[in-house]
Parts: sequence; structure tokens; C-alpha cells
Amino acid sequence: MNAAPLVALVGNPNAGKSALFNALTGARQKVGNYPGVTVERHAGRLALPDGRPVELLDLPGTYSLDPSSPDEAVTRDVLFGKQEGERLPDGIVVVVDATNLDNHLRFTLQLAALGLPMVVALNMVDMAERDGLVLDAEALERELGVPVVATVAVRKRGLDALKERLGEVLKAGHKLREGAGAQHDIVVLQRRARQIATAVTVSETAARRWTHRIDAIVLHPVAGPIILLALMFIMFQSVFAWAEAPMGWIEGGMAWLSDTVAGALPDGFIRDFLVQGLIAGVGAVVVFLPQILILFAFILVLEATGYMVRAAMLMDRVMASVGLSGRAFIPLLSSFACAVPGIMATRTIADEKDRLTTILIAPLMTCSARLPVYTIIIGSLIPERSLLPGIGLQGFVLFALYILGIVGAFCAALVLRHTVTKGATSGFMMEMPKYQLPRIRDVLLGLWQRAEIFLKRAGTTIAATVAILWLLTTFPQAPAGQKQSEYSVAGRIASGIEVVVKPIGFNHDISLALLPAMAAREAAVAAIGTVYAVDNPEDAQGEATITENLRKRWTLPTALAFLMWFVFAPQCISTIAVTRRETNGWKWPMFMIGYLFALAYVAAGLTYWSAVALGL
Ligand SMILES: Nc1nc2c(ncn2[C@@H]2O[C@H](COP(=O)(O)OP(=O)(O)OP(=O)(O)O)[C@@H](O)[C@H]2O)c(=O)[nH]1
Ligand SMILES: [Mg+2]
Repeated sequence: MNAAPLVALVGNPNAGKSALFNALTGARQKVGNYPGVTVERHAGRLALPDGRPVELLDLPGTYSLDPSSPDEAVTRDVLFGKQEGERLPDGIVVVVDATNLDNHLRFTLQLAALGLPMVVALNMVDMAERDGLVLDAEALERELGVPVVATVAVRKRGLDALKERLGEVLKAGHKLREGAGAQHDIVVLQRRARQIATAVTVSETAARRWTHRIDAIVLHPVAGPIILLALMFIMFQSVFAWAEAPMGWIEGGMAWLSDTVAGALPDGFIRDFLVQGLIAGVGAVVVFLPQILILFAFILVLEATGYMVRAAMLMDRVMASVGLSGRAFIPLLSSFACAVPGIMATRTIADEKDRLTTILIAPLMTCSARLPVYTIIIGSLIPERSLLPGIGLQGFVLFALYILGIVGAFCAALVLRHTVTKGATSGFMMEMPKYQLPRIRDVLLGLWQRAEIFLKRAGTTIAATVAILWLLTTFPQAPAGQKQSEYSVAGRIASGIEVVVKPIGFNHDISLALLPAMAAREAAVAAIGTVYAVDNPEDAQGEATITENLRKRWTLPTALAFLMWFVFAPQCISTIAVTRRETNGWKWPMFMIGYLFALAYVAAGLTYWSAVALGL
């Protein structure tokens, strides 16, 4: 006697598979209005209209056939007959949520390519109707080439038709085409899903229509990446253009504070320490607050509108091509704020080697602590010229440095994935949220948090670093004719470092800034400021003075080499510490330090010598 045919219920999480399973079999599987309710298979029985029995399997929801978590893997293994003790299913019922058609059709398209006997249950049509969304099930059937039945699982609507169509396809039967459905490019899948969704939509609300129209542009194969690049470009131009005025106010405030403290205290060590050391050092960093806030305002707004997920999707192909998991996008994006939360966010990556690769390249994303260093060097030594009307050279260089970090990270990932962290890549799928106008309150709250983090750092790590640095650069006092910045303890340490970094064009100022930059990268700016302050104590302090001195003491090749160093070098200690914690040992942080220093040294050296050769 033949066993009853086996039919599996598959689909995205929260599509209503378990509800449909219960309705069809009379079982009582747990249903819940959130993804991931069902985490293992459940079997039940139903009778087709002609009386034949069918064994029905309820499976965990999954976004694709490249599952990223163990419960999702159950679904794939069942479909490919790889699940132990389970036979290959004779057919599948794909459950899609009618209110979320384009997201769910992505997976449906992958499944259709398998060639198994298949019926689509267009579920939750009641919810769709309530939203003013009318879908044409017959048109969907034509587009997909498989039977489509509209259902409302919770009201048992459409069940008879579903059973009827299931009986038909089981009778007809198809063979499983192993390896078919290999369309892994989710942007392509998404586009096809969107086309179908648009074709079968009879009417919809204005909000949904807009989401589709915008997506057709921002996910377009050519326009999409251009828009993404343009947005990033505008972001970096604005960092320079809009920050100027508020930076001036902060400078003014710091100058006032410095004058007030200097006026209130008698000449001597304490006054110098406070004015030249602490206030000047912390002030040199705090002025960059507006730039950091502008950068984050952009990122927060893009996140809130729903655009970031689209950007992730656009990047997925690039990420996959260097062997990174699509899930790495969010941790890498957070690393633009700081690598520490970025590295912690890699915990969402299930595959160990994927995760390790992401951790190792996270420090290459340009964290916000590099911004002050970049902008002061660029502002001082890159001429303020227009490349094109409205496009400044300075903003362009900043943009290029960010891009360089990203390119460097991708190259590193490619190499790592073929050597130390060899392994297969898994794709990813994400739910596409509707577009929304960002809520001002949320954006302001996010900015406030960033400002708090930044100012707290300035008041603690950076203040401590500049205080120590000032002491080390002030003592011992240089005899007449000797430079204080060279004679002092810090100066002598720097002279030692200089031996190593001179070949890549670094001067004594830079050598002195490298150590405090390990505590916090921004401290490099403060360190350079301190050098000029101790050498010329009678000069005014602040950004303008640093700029003037930089122009006098640095050459363009040196400045470029220094920028290059900051793109690649593994600086701050916190990143190293969090890497140690997340990888449970010293092996990987050591490896990270080693490869990043090597990269930084070579990149800075190449830049320096090319710039010299070009006569810059
Ligand atoms: N209005 C309406 N709600 C439905 C329908 N089908 C399912 N639901 C509800 O949608 C939610 C998700 O249903 P589930 O059956 O748990 O979804 P699932 O696909 O099994 O989800 P996972 O097990 O997480 O993959 C539940 O709150 C159901 O009550 C439907 O046709 N109409
Ligand atoms: Mg379920």
C-alpha cells in the first residue's frame, strides 16, 4: 500500500502557516502574531475532496532557501529530503501574506523554481481588504504558473478550493529539480517579486503605492547604487559645509572659558595645566561635535525612513561577492559610529566564520572618532577648491577616505575568507518596511544620545589622555634653544617612534600623536594641539592655531600619509578589548592588530612616496 502523500506548508515567518495547518487538520498548533513561533516540524492528516489522505507538515517560517538559523534550516532540509527520517515531500503549499506580497513572493519564486507540485495559499486576504488592498488571485496564478487560492486561515475561508487544487497538482506530480532555484541575487528576486505584486494589484492605498514607486527607483539596478553613492556624498559635503558656524560658536565658548580661567588664576603650573593642557586639549576635540551630529542626523533619518534596509539589500550582492553574510551589513554600519558596538552586533551572525570575518574588518569602517582627525588635516592642508559647482575638494577627500575604508574592508574580507576564515557564505533576506517620514522626536533623541557619548568621552578618556600628555610634554623643561616638544619625556618617546615611522613620511608631531591616539583617536588632534602649545606658549589656542601650525610644519605628502594611516591602523584600545571578549582569547585581536598595522604602514608609505614622486 502506498503511504499518503506528504505535503509541506512553507513560507515566510508569520504568514499564517500554523493557522492554516490547524484549520486543515483540526490540530492545535501554536499560532502567534510574530515571526518564529514554529521552530520545529509538526505533522497532521487531512482528507482531499476525493477522500485520499494527505500527511501535512507544518514547518518553521523561513525567508529563503539559504537559511541562516537552525530552525530555518529544518525547512530547507525537509524540502531537499535531507532531513533524517523524513521522506521527500510530494508537494508543497506556499503560504503568503497578501498584505506583504512582494516580500513573500521573493521566497515563493525561489520555491517555484524547485519544480515540486505546488499550490500558493494567498492568505490573510481579509487583512488586505481591510487595508484597501485588492489582489487578483487569477492574475497571480498566471504570473507564477502555479495554482493560487485566496484563503483566510483563521476563518477557514478558501480551504475547500485549496484542497481541490492540491489534489490536482499531486495527481499531476513533478520531479524535484535539485539545485534549481539557484537565483541567489536578492535584488533580482526582489525586483521580479515587485513586478508581479504590481501586476496583480487591482487597487491599493496611496501609501502602498508610494512605497512601490520609490522602491522601483531606489532598488533599480543602475539608479539604486548611484542614489546610494550620491546620498553618502551629500552627507560628507554637508559635514563640512553646515558645521562651520556651530564650530565657530564652540570655539568662541572655549576661548572665553580659557581666558576666564587664565584671568582668574595666578601665573604658574596649575594655570598652564588647566589652560594649555586640559582646556586646549579637550576643546580641540569638542569642536567637532557639530560634524559628528550632522553625520548622525543623516544616518538616523535614513534609518527612520526605511531607506537603510534598501541600502542593505543593494549592498548584499557586493557583500556576498567578498564572502560576507548579508547580516554583516548592520554591524558594519554601526561601526561607522564606533567599532565597539559594531563588533558586539555581530552576535546576530550565526555562522562562526562569517562572524569572525566581520569582527576582523569592522575597525576599517570609519568610526566617528576619526572624523576630527580627518577634518582638521583636510581643513588645514587640502585646498578649499571647487571640483564642480557645489562640490568642494575637501568634502570629496573626506568621502574618498570613507570609501577607502570600505574598499579596504571588502578586500580584507575577500582575502580572509579565502585563507584564515575559509567557509561558505549564506545569503540573507530582510523584511522591507514601508517608507515613513522620520519622527523628529526620534531623530533628536538619537542625536542627543550620540552627543552624550561623545561629550562623555571628551570629559573622561580624552581629558585623561590630554592631561597625561601635557605633563609628559611639559617636563623636563627644555633649556633655551631646544624645542620643548622634542626635549620632554613625550618628545623623547616620540623620537623613538619616529625612527620606525620616518620611512613612511611621518614627522615628530605625528610620532607624538600616535600613542595618545591609541586611547582615543580624537586625542591625536589634541596631541598635535598640545605640541604647538608647549612650543609656543604665548600663542592663542584652538583650531585656528593648529591649522596655522599644520600648514607651516607639514607637507602635503606627510598629511596624506597620516590620513592613510588613520584609515587602516588598529587604533583604539577599546576595539582590541572588545575583540578579545567576543572571540574569547588573544589570538584574533593579535591577528587583527598585526594585519591592520601592516596594512596601515604599507598604505601610508605608498601614499607618501607616490605623493613625493608626483611633486605634491
Ligand atoms: N486576519 C487574519 N489573520 C491570520 C490569518 N492567518 C493567520 N493569521 C494570524 O497571523 C498570525 C501568524 O499566524 P501563524 O499561523 O502563527 O504564522 P506562521 O506562518 O505559522 O508563523 P511562524 O511559525 O512564525 O513561521 C497569527 O496571529 C494568526 O492568528 C488570516 O488569514 N487572517
Ligand atoms: Mg507557525
